[in-house]
This record gives sequence, C-alpha cells and structure tokens, in this order.
Amino acid sequence: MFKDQTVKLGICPIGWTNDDMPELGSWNTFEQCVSEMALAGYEGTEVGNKYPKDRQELKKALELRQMQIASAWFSSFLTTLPFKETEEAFIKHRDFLYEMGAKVIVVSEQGRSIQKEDVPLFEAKPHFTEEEWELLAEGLNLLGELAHEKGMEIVFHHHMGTGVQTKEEIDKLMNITDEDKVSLLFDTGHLYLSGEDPLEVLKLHLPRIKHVHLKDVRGDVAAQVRQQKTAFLDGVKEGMFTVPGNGDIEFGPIFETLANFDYRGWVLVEAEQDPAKANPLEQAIIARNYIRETAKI
Ligand SMILES: O=C1C[C@@H](O)[C@H](O)[C@@H](O)C1=O
Ligand SMILES: [Co+2]
Repeated sequence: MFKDQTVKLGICPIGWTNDDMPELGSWNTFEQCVSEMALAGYEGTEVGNKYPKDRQELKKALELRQMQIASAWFSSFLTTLPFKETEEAFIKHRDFLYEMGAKVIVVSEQGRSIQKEDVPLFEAKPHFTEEEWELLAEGLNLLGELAHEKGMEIVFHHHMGTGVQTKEEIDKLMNITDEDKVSLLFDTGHLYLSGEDPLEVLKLHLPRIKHVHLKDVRGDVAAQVRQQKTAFLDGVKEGMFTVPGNGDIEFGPIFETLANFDYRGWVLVEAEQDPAKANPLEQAIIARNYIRETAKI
C-alpha cells in the first residue's frame, strides 16, 4: 500500500500519561514510555508532560531509542485573548519543535473549549460567532507565517468540545484560511465521535492534510457518554477511545486513500485511555500489528 519511506509511523504518549489528567499513568516514567514505544515498533512520538524539559536530555533519550519528535500540541486562544499572547507562546513552542527536528506544529483553538470542563460533551460545545471565525482565521494565517519562518507548517487540530469539531466547521475553517499557511490535522477518533464520516472529510481535504492521528472509538461507550451527559475527560476515563483495530472505525479505506494520494508525513497512534485498564505496551502492540496488516507499513 504505502510506498517505502513515504509515511512515518509514531505513537503519542497519551496512552501512558495524560497531560489533562496527570493522575492517569502517574507511575509511568518517561523512559518506560519511550522504551515501550520503540519496543512496539514505532519510530516517532509527540511530546508529553513527563518528557524532559532539557532539550539535550530529550534528544539523547530519543536518539538512544532511534525515535524522533513528530510534533507537539499547542493551545491557541485566538478567539478570546489578544493575538500577542498566543504569538509569544507560539514562538517559544515553534523554536523548541524546530530544534527537535519536527516539521509540523499541532494547533488547537481552545477559546471557549469545553474539553476540560465538567459539562456534557455532546451538548455544550461552543459555536463561534462570525467575529470569532474572523479572529481565528486571521490569527491562524499569522501563525502559519511564523511557522514558515522556520520552514515549518501549522496543522490545525479539529477537536470534540471546541468551536471546530464538525465537518461543517472544518469545511468553513479551510475555506476562510489561506491554504498555503494553514494545513489540517486529520484525527479519525474526533471525527467519528462527532458523528462524521472520517473518510468523507479525508477525501475532501486531502491536499491540506499534513499530519494524522489514528484514534479508534468504542461505539457502545460513546453512546453511553452521550446518553448520560458525560464530560470529555470522564468519557476518556470510561474508555470511549481506544487504539486502531480495537474499536468501531474501519481504517482500511482510510489507509488506502492516504496511500493513493501519496501522503507523506506522520501517522501517529493516539489513543487516550486509562493505563490502569488498558496496558499501554499491549495497546501499542495491538495497534502496530493492526497497522501492519491493514496499511502494510
Ligand atoms: O491530539 C490530541 C491531544 C490531546 O491532548 C487531546 O485531548 C486528544 O483528544 C487529541 O486528539
Ligand atoms: Co489528536
């Protein structure tokens, strides 16, 4: 399917430790996390809260395991705070990722996001006003320009509980931003959970997709989260997300579409679960085997 070396396969630390809920996997050290990633057959990762802040220390630990940094999450507040505040934080983040050799910067708009709030996930997402859409588009175009200064790209992360969650909202954002400055991150789990067809969104925005998160959804748990008005982080603890091959999403056509388009970039398994219930190494191996069989990577 994928031609050799066109796609790089990584895994995010969120199955070992969760930045939004530090109590999950608090016993997992950074060394154990990256060693298990390498052992399971992954060549890259994103950055988590346990990773060393010292850049040389981080580089060395990754080199020892032949691992690379693919990217790291950045929260923007373009709709709610003066641009300067996002800009200052973004430049620090960009420079760190540049030094680590990453080519893309994951950006998620957290203005009015409910992803950390104790409110019903399926009922309380924000809906941006026209003024907020304009602020978001202008700000993202500027962040894209800042990324270009270092030969990097921003990849926008649509996300449950934020103003850019649905297909309609993703379409709108892609329409009102500059295609040369703002690329898209395709996260299978967030689209499926939102009730969208991930394959449809993928086909529509393929040329702008420069980063992929592979997350699967347990449909029965998701239905419970909707019915019981559960919050996003509680839904995570209850197991609404899992690794590819373990849930309801059919990944075959997704891999085929990416491969036929000659997608070049990272695909990263990103499945936040409670590590006390879902052993991270075991989950990483399940996903690795499934991807080998289904995507031939
Ligand atoms: O990319 C991501 C990073 C996480 O912090 C987030 O909550 C998760 O759902 C995700 O997709
Ligand atoms: Co993601």
